[in-house]
Amino acid sequence: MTESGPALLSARDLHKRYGSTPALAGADFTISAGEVVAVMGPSGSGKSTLLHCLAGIVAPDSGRVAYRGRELSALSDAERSALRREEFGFVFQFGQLVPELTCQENVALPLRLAGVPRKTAEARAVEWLARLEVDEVAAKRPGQLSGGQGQRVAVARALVNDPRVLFADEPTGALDSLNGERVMRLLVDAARETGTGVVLVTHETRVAAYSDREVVVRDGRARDLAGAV
Ligand SMILES: Nc1ncnc2c1ncn2[C@@H]1O[C@H](COP(=O)(O)OP(=O)(O)OP(=O)(O)O)[C@@H](O)[C@H]1O
Repeated sequence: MTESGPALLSARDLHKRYGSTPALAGADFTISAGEVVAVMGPSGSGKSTLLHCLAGIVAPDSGRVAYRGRELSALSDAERSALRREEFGFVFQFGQLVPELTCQENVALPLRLAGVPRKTAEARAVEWLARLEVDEVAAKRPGQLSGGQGQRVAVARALVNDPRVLFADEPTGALDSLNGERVMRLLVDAARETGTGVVLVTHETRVAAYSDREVVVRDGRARDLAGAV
């Protein structure tokens, strides 16, 4: 590690099986504040499983995940949920917006769940929609958006409560390359401004090019190309 101090999030020797299928077989990972790390590798190699273990969504069979020095397995379910809600943000390939809510309400939702008053939450949502260059869709519902607009709204929602780690699993996988690049640029710029660490799962080298560092997962093992692990 560098002099920036202990890792924001780190994993050591993770193993995870689904029945007889080994999804992770000794994976290591580390990310510092403000860093964008691309997790690459072939289909089925264990990238999403690694992300889910890092985010405390899936418990590894063995190995440890530590967030700011605290082991996730030592936390209660309620503490892990609070961590995900308050410190982590998530962007997936599709389907994460609530269809019944407007885009502004979708982006305001994490703040409302954290107890922020409605007016403040809605004002911050509008700011984030503008930052992602989609303020014109504030009053629309997700079903009325293009794919690129929807992903930008999803990125705004993931970043609105100032998470320390953003987990993005193929965030541009459903977009054409031009829209994908715009979403990536906006996502990375916003994360760098706020010092958010980004765990970016992708199989596209063009998307990984936005990262500071690449980690390759093969057969459930993660290898850091910079040799930092
Ligand atoms: N919930 C599950 N139940 C059973 N098997 C699973 C489950 N999740 C993942 N697997 C298996 O674990 C292995 C790793 O899957 P994972 O989704 O982590 O890979 P990936 O690298 O993200 O793949 P892709 O790029 O195709 O999304 C695969 O063989 C997959 O079929």
